[in-house]
Amino acid sequence: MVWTLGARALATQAAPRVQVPRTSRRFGAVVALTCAGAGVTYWLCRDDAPPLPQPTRYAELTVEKSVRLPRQATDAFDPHEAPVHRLLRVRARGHIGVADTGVDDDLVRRLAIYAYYIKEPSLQVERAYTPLEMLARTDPSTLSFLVKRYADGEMSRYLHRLRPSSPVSLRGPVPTWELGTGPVPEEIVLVRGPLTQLVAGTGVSTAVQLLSNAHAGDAPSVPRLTVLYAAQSLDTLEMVPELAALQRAHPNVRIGLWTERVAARHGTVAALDGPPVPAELRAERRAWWWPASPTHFQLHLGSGDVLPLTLGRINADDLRAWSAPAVDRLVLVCGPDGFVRAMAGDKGRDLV
Ligand SMILES: Cc1cc2nc3c(=O)[nH]c(=O)nc-3n(C[C@H](O)[C@H](O)[C@H](O)COP(=O)(O)OP(=O)(O)OC[C@H]3O[C@@H](n4cnc5c(N)ncnc54)[C@H](O)[C@@H]3O)c2cc1C
Repeated sequence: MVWTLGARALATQAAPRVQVPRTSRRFGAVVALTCAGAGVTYWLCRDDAPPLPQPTRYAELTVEKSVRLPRQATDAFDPHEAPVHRLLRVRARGHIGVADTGVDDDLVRRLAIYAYYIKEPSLQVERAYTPLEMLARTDPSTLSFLVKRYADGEMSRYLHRLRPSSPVSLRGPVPTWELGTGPVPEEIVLVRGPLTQLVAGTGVSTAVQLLSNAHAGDAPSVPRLTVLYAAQSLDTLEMVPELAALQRAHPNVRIGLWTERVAARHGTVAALDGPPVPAELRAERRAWWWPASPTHFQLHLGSGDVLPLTLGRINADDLRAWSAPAVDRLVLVCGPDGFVRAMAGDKGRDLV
């Protein structure tokens, strides 16, 4: 009404105005209301979640936990051994994991090892790191890594400096080993049989991940999985309680340990979550007249688990003793370059 009166008054002084039909006015109001409604809906429902990491896209996660291993309170076998590893747990604001690859064969999907690439922000370099668990995580928003510190390594020193609530950029998961899903019949036949992993240093992360992937959830029948794990000393062996627990839970899993030196017979081994676990090294019985000092031990853990431990390095006889005949076995090697070269020779994929 007011609008009509005003228009009439103006019409006496200026050019006549076009009267807008009532239906058009209604239409305009409906359009305006619809736009406003759409705007409010967008505002309320907008996706503020930060992007999650993809194999080809970095996303920022937050450090939730960063602890040195072994922890300071540990009763080390050798008190002079400097800790070189750190457990780093990062959290995303959503579930992260392996995209559905459409592979029907559940065993083929499980027998894979995945890594994430972490970026150093100031140098713009990235390095690969292997989450300790992938398919078997109880909290699918987190990833845990075991990181070795190299005195002159840019990325590992950066990761060791990170503290809880620090941001960290990573992309993945990227499979670093998986069975061929194409026409590779020999390989498929092989893995239906036993699989042996030779690991050293942080290569143990690949063993823990593969064992846990293989048995995650409703696992089908899994072949025999053997892990031969070498470290320089008892104090640099990591994840021993976790490996022992996997062996206890799954009759198809066997774990053997190798160290190059033994300083004492009692100490503790680091556990990822929880206090260090007391451990005792007992020499295997020999005939009383046997002259040499013992090289074969049993590592007894406070949990009641027992793992065989050999003094020295893994050799071909060990591989023969622990795994299936050569024709049937698949052997994965993971660790520092020197270890991979010693174990795999010119078969070491990255050592060309
Ligand atoms: C698939 C995959 C998974 C991995 N998973 C893990 C993991 O879970 N945990 C982990 O700690 N590491 C892991 N690594 C190793 C990791 O990616 C880094 O290589 C490691 O952290 C060292 O990076 P850096 O930048 O600190 O050291 P770098 O700067 O790369 O140097 C590392 C060491 O190598 C020496 N070096 C560097 N370049 C050369 C060269 N050309 N010749 C000889 N020596 C050289 C350096 O002096 C130093 O001692 C993984 C690697 C791969 C490929």
